[in-house]
Amino acid sequence: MAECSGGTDHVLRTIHQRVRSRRCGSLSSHDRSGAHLRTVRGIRTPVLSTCSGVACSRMPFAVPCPQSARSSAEKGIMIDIKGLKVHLGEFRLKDIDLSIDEGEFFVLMGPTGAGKTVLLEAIAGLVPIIDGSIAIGGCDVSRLPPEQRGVGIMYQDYALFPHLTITRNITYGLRYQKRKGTSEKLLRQLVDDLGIGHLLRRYPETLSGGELQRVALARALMVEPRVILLDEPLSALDQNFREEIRLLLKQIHRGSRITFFMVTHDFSEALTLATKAAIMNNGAIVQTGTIRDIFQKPSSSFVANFVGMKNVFPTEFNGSTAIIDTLAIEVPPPNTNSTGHIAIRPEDIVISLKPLESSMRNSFTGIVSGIIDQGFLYEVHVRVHDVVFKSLVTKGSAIDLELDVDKDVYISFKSSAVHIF
Ligand SMILES: Nc1ncnc2c1ncn2[C@@H]1O[C@H](COP(=O)(O)OP(=O)(O)OP(=O)(O)O)[C@@H](O)[C@H]1O
Repeated sequence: MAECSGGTDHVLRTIHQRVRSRRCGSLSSHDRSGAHLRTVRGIRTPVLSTCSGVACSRMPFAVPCPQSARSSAEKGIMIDIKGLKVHLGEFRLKDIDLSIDEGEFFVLMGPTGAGKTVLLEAIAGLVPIIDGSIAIGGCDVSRLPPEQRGVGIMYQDYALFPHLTITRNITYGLRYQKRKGTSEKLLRQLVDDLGIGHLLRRYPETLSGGELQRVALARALMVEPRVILLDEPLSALDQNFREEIRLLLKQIHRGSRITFFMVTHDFSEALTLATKAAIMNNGAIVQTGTIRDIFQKPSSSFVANFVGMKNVFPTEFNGSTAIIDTLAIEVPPPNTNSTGHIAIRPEDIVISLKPLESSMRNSFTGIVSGIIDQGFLYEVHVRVHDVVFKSLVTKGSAIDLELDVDKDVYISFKSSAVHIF
């Protein structure tokens, strides 16, 4: 990683300065030679191309920037999606509304088949939309071909051309641009900063996963995008490379004003990289907010379960008390709901053999009803009357406590660990 630090900041500042004055995309809906088409959602589409490299505001848009989009750009919004509908076979992307600020690192999460990739591809212009609008940098790009949208895209499987050298892969998106001098300078900088100089004459099949990922990143940055779309960029890498590329993405984001939109299944990736997030389910966005809010204040039992709250219970409230079955659980004030749900993260529930002398307001006796091995941790199920609580315990603690099924234990948690929705 040493070769990436410092210099990356420099090149990305350069990119940002250029991006401010020039707008450019990286995807093409057509390919003159017809040689490099790829099937995306049943549509024959080349992986990478480029626009003419002129400023968005100066682009000869087929659809002019609407006033509403311009005002959103003035508010610093880079991606502005309104009422977006996409139909693909039986699948429906339903009335998507989403605003992402310029320079944001935004993650999109959700279960498999939720529609995350379809949404990413709708932003890129790779799937046709039925209704709604997508504005990028204040310009309605809904009807624009991919190459005029100012986005770079990096796929999970890198999507490099096997028959092209690494140099030609990186510069593929510049085919229609006439800025040879500056491109060569940018290429040199990217190659230096990403530490891929020794790979330039080689072909993708001879590269490791981490090297391929760096090349894919260079290719996405080479077209000086305003927005980078990343579809699970780290999922194919092993743990070491994953950390390395994660750090690299963080540096790139910090050193530029590029807006990152990343699809991921990995919570630790989301927590380390992103500031804002959305959760999708069944073709709809079910919650958006800061990463902290998504993980700590889920707005529905679906999101609570999805982000691993584990302890999600329907409840009736009596002021700051939640009644579950016969249990009275103290919740944080003020609470004005009469019914709803509470959720508690398993790591916030402490198991002990004696009552804890602490400020934790909720403490109950129960019986261990199950112990599930989760690698470094055990998920321990404790039944309190008819309610089963799930707690995460390190293996060392489990041994110290001599935890076993049917053992009597105490569980304790703070009222502030109880989330209400
Ligand atoms: N061209 C297509 N025709 C019909 N259905 C499609 C097409 N492309 C995608 N789908 C369907 O759309 C749904 C959403 O797919 P998508 O790839 O966006 O899911 P995802 O949330 O990214 O899932 P994963 O996390 O598994 O990648 C899936 O049910 C998929 O089968």
